[in-house]
Amino acid sequence: MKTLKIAIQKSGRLNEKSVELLKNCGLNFENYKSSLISPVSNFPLEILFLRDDDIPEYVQDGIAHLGIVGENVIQETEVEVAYLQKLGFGKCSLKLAIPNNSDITDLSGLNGKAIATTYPVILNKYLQNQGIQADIRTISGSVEISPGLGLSDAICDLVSTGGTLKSNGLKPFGDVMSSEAVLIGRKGEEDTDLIQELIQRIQSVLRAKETKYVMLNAPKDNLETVIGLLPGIKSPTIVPLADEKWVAIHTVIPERDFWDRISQLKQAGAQGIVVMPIEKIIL
Ligand SMILES: Nc1ncnc2c1ncn2[C@@H]1O[C@H](COP(=O)(O)OP(=O)(O)OP(=O)(O)O)[C@@H](O)[C@H]1O
Ligand SMILES: O=P(O)(O)OC[C@H]1O[C@H](OP(=O)(O)OP(=O)(O)O)[C@H](O)[C@@H]1O
Ligand SMILES: [Mg+2]
Repeated sequence: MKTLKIAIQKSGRLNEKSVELLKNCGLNFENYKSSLISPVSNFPLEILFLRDDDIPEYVQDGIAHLGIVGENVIQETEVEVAYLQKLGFGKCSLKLAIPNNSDITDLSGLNGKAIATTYPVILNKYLQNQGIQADIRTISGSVEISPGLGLSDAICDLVSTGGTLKSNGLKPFGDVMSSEAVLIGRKGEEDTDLIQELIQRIQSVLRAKETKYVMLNAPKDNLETVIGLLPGIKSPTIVPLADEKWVAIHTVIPERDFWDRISQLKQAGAQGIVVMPIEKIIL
């Protein structure tokens, strides 16, 4: 394999974040709206810009070695691909929803009803598992207006904030699946050197995103408590200060623990806490 090909969405919800992720991996490429393929100047990689629906099949068939696409699209296209890395963006749920004034009260109320969706394969499997027999109406978009137009009794569509459901007089009724953008590859090709190199770059960017670099001053007489709150990657760096009663500590903190840790550190006597974003973490 001399040049890798990665397929990403040409425009839409995942385009910007996919481009940003690849650029943060240090890859140089042009991102013209009109270009469908873009060579990377400093890595043996070409970027293919596609409709997201086509990405899983391109990867399954080996036209692209890698792809970035929502899990919902992979499930819907029923392809055989390797899930290489969850990417932490494009988070949404595929949900059933019904009109606010619907008389349907539980799942069995969907028996014999019409459900509009752009995800007939996933919905069909879900309904079969639940033992529900409904009439699935496949449409290609604007699913949320179909009950108002009298085309369906319920819908099954992607939801993140719930704003689209709300503004169309609908309420969520059940979760079918949750989804986020993932990096996929062709089955059996995951161990190729170039693919591993790219996965490692992506993971170093994702790790950095979840973590903050923190510098602070701590009183020596409470150092153990402060260090106990700061595990770091191996252990925190401790630097002496001109004032012998104090030291400076440099370390990293997971974003999810951040505010808890900061207030605990302050209680333990830490001062002058400086927090910085991290670009990459290579283990
Ligand atoms: N509201 C949302 N919030 C977060 N992620 C979403 C949301 N809606 C969709 N997604 C995710 O982003 C993916 C792309 O959504 P988008 O609406 O751009 O698809 P599309 O209209 O089918 O695009 P394309 O033109 O490429 O076919 C979805 O498959 C899903 O994984
Ligand atoms: O819960 P919300 O935050 O309101 O998001 C949900 C909406 O987002 C997606 O559509 P999108 O806006 O991507 O447009 P599309 O239907 O043209 O793809 C999805 O199909 C919903 O309509
Ligand atoms: Mg699409």
